[in-house]
Amino acid sequence: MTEKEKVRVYELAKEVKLDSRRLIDLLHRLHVENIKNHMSTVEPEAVQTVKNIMEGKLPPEPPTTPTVVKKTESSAGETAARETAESAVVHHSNASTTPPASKRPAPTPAANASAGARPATSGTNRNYNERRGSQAPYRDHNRYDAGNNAHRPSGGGAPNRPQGSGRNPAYANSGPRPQPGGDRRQGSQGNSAGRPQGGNYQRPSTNSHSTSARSSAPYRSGPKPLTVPPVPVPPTRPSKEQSRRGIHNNKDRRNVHEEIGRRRGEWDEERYGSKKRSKSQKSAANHQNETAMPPVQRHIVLSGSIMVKDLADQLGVKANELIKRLIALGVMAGVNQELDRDTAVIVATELGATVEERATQEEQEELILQGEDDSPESLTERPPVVTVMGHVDHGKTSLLDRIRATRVTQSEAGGITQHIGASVIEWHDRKVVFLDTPGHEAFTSMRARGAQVTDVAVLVVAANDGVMPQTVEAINHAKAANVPIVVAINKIDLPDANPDKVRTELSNYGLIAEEWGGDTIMVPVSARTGEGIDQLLEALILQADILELKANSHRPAQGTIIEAKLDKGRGPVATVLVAKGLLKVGDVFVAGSVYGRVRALINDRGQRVKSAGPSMPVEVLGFNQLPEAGDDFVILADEKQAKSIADARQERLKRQSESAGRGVSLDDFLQRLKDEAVKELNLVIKADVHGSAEALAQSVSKLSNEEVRVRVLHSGVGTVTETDVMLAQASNAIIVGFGVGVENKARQIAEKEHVDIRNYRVIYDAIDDINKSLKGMLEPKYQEVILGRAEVREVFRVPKVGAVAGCYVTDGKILRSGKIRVIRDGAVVHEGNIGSLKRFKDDVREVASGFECGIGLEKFNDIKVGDIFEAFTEEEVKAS
Ligand SMILES: Nc1nc2c(ncn2[C@@H]2O[C@H](COP(=O)(O)OP(=O)(O)OP(=O)(O)O)[C@@H](O)[C@H]2O)c(=O)[nH]1
Repeated sequence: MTEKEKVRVYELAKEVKLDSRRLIDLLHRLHVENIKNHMSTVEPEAVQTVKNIMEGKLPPEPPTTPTVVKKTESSAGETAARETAESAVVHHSNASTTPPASKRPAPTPAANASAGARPATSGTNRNYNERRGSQAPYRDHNRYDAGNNAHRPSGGGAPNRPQGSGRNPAYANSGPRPQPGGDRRQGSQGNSAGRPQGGNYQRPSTNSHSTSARSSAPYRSGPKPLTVPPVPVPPTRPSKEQSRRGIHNNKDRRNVHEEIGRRRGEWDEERYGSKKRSKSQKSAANHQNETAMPPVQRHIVLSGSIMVKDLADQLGVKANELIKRLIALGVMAGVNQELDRDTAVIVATELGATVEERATQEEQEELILQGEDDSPESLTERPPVVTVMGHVDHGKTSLLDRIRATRVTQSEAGGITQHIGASVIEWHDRKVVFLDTPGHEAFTSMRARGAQVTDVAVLVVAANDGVMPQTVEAINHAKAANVPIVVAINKIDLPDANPDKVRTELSNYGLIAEEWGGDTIMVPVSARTGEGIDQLLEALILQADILELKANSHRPAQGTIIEAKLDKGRGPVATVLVAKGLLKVGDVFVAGSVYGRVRALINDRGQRVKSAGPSMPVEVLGFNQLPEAGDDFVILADEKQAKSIADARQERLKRQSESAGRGVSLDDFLQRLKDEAVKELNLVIKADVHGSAEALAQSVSKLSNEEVRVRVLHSGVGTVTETDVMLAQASNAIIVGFGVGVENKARQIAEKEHVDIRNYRVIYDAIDDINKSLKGMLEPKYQEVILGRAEVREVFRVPKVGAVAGCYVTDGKILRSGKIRVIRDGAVVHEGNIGSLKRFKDDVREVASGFECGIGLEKFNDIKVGDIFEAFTEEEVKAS
């Protein structure tokens, strides 16, 4: 190491034979910025100052601080260092005219560069802080940190950084990387730990067909392995050149060590005598072993995430050493915890290893799933896939009904469309595929997905109501998905219909009607009378022609799961929208983390078909398990391969969720600490279909407020089971069932364990109720139940007891555990608990209608003949 090089705290500590913590303390006292832990880098200036201090070449003692001079003379070693540092600081604050570091302007890059080339200041007469004031080398650190992680500039500024790499320095020494084909998407999604931007590495796309830009597939969206939070990434490991220099400098280091060791020995002997010295030397040596690890001289291969213990094995270091290093990087990880590839690369490089990144099994699978690209000649026209979107009650379902000439609305619970179904209509020999997207806000996520798989969006706006919040939302979804919008101005049969008002309002959102010189087709229609429906279909065909929608219908099929449900008789059933290729009975497929062989295909009219081509929605039977809405669906040649890919995806999912359950990053940890005061409403959601479960989960999560946070622990499809109840019981959760039953056993356990199961038929009711219970979490709601009435016919005054009413129960019953409302001349004069309930002289629990009894009231003696006692109880309100 030369004097001008930056070193890590632990390296410097080792060199000057000082405990790292003490060195950090010293550096803090010297006001050296950005010293956070033993991994922090120390600028050459500070290195030199520390060395000077440790070697006794102390900065000049200020004449005004004789005590310090005296102390310095009488002590040595660490004490000397600390006190000298103090003196330097005191001196600076007393005498220096330099403004504080925070007020000084940051140096220019040129100044930074020159800082490295400045002559060594050791032994000069200038004190450390004055040097900082004039040259501010430590401001470089700020600049360095501010630009850390992936976006750190590649050149200039930091002398140790490799120049011009354009990549995160942590990758600078990584080995060769796979260079996936240029047609694949830049793999930036889910890449949180500083994947270099603008570098030449492209992670293979996780999506396997072009139309599905969704991210909801489980193997993509599951909890991620640990990543490095945005804390300063330490600089790169030294270059070969620097390493060579490092070897040379070790000699110097040894000399310095010997010298300081010798001096320290003298100092210690002076202070403690020889026995004490050997003890302190031992402990210093131990500590050095703890904090300073020799660099790892290994070349490791990383493909994807890796367990901490496995990485430690590969690196040949102890797991706890690795964990310490990770903590220094701000990652709290246990031995069995999974680290994402980026974090693993950073920490491994940090430890001195060279890292070679290889395509993960996942990435290789994605390549297989992606299949061959289609040549332009293989493409033929395909029907447009259309999604109908719009505000609630603006007539989406009615419009679709009219188009399909069927009526769906009547069979829907609460009159709200609840699934994504799909249907194909034929108009003048042209096919158009409609996805039924639900209108309620609760289905935002499904609608968003609908927009992603569709070619054209029909935006339904009621002519009498105009643009409403969900109209705007729909516009945004379509725009985000780059899907052209055709507007259907509906309900024009109504007397208060005002299509021009709708056109005006839509223009505020960038949709200008064609007839007004814009490029948005707007068709006035009436789902009720059928007026304008032909024009709307014509407009859709026109739009499809403009888009030149084409696909290869002779390749193995690829598509998207748009809905999935468990059917009692048929097992897992899913609707697949074929994006390209021909899907045939007998085909082997992977869908998300499940697989299967197509047993049967059923079209939108319920007919069995042998195959389905591009744009066709078709119900598929033959899944080994239930896939998830939004999953990709890909035909493979071989069942073994399909199984292995599905299994691998499932395994990854499992690992990810286990890993997520066990540990947290430092940021999460701190957040948790902060959030201790926040109440949580935990929910387990079960619904009849995936779309509903997902939509409900998303909607309720949005209900979180400052006081209560809604956490969906689990959401799934099917009956509420024993496992759901156990999960809810273990985590104080409420179970929300949507259109599903409850297993008998589950119900029994729920009753026993007081697990609340709420069932709903209409999603809006579920959201409304949860919202209400959020507000009511602090005080549960009760409902009054009237039990019966009694007439006071006589009043007895009993010494030490008070008034007792001789009553006759006129209707219902009086319960000892109930409450009494005293009604006199039609007004309530008292409400409270029963103090005693007797039949003759016996205490009883209840008295039925037609019997006489004695009733004493707690804290109320003003009973009068003729009063009516109304008995009631309060029961906690539960949703049915
Ligand atoms: N007068 C008139 N009423 C209509 C028309 N279209 C729909 N409606 C009525 O508007 C109401 C809502 O229609 P839906 O088709 O259920 O609306 P939606 O947008 O699908 O509603 P959600 O599924 O709840 O989002 C129903 O009472 C329909 O009869 C129309 O063109 N004219």
